[in-house]
Amino acid sequence: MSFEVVAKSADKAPRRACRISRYVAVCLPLLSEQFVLAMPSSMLTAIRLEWALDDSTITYVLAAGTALNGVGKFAGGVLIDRYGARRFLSVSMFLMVIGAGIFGTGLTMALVGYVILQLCAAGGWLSACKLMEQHFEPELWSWCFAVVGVGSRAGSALSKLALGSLLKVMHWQSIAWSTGVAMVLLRYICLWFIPLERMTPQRPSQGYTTRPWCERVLHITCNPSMLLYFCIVIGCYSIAHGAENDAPLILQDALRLSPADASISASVYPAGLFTSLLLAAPLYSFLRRRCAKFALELTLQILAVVSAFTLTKAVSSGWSELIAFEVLFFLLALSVGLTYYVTPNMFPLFYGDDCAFASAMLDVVGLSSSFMFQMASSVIFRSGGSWEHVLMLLTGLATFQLLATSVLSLFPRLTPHLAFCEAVPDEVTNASSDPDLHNIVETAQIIGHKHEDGEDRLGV
Ligand SMILES: N[C@@H](Cc1c[nH]cn1)C(=O)NCC(=O)O
Repeated sequence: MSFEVVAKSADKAPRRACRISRYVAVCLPLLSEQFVLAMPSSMLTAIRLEWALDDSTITYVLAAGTALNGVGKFAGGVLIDRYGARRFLSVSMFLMVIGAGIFGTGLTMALVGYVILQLCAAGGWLSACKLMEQHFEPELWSWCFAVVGVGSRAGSALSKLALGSLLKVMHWQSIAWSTGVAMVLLRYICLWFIPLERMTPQRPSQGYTTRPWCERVLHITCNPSMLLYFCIVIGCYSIAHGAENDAPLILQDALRLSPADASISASVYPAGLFTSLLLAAPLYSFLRRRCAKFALELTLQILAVVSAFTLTKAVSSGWSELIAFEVLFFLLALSVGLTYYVTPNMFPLFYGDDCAFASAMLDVVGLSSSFMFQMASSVIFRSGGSWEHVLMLLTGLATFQLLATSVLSLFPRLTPHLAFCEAVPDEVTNASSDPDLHNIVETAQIIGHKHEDGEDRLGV
């Protein structure tokens, strides 16, 4: 082996390590936050027994948690754009250590700890968005979202499994304190991985960071692309959250399963989401052409409509085969995973300096719609409806998401963040993996867009 070859491969190793550490930096904060955030719900069975809480109190506390998470999203978006993800995470993860500690003190203080955890954990996803925008080229954003999704799922699954098992040998308060101690360590590791300098050229800010917040909100939301992405997240968040919550109940009612059997069988749904992150998301990133990406996304969304519709039929016609329900829930999760974790989330990154706030807006719309879906389900049941009607609503939402995506696919100007798919000639991207060359091409595209659209690329 010549000296040059040895020198080249020696040179590749640190570059590979650097690339891996960038992915760790993006996904580890959300993984850590999901781990700590899932702790209160893992402790719920023990707390309910100790304080004799009734189900409606628990439902109210959980709903309040979702609302607090929404408030945290807005605050997180503003603070991350202003001070950066690193500084934000440094403070918010420290506050989560305190939140977990206070949660472990018991009684009313547990509620204070819960509020702190919900508010601070809201920034994990937004920090990931900010870090992606600053440290990855747009071509890699879909990979990153897949990695972040895997991290998020792994964090909450690990928490439920590990902390839930610890309940057999430890009191829930000691577990809460231990989670706080784990967070000290995780905070240190996260901050160690997050790069200090941005690694991609600065995307031109939409220039609104210093303007009044209502003007920023209008600027970010009132454009055709964002409005269509709002329609998409209304559909996919409701399906992703609604089906996950309802799957054990539907299985229990349709097949007369015991609570334990129903929860075990319903684990096929998170498994489907995970499979989607491992298969559909990498395939989406691998596809180079805009039309191929949309073809995959639309195919999966058609599959979501078909699975939701068949589930409705299965419930209304009284199917009794567990395997049929398992396959349908798996397909529904598999088909919704790409849209829930990847595709709409790439658009807010195009706002450059305002990207965390724009991501927060998208997330709040998605979370609110899944909250509304849960409310609508309870109204359906109170007015004499059944699972069949809830699943019909779910089918309608899947169709709504499919229509909005079809409109986006028809107008390339509505998806400026995918411009690299069409505008970068294959020879250029094939010839070199040199990030500098990519940056030059990308800057040229940005200038091209500016030239076409006037100063504001989103046409507002
Ligand atoms: N708040 C959400 C953000 C999001 C967007 N798309 C998917 N998730 C979040 O962080 N969720 C974590 C999760 O695993 O669902």
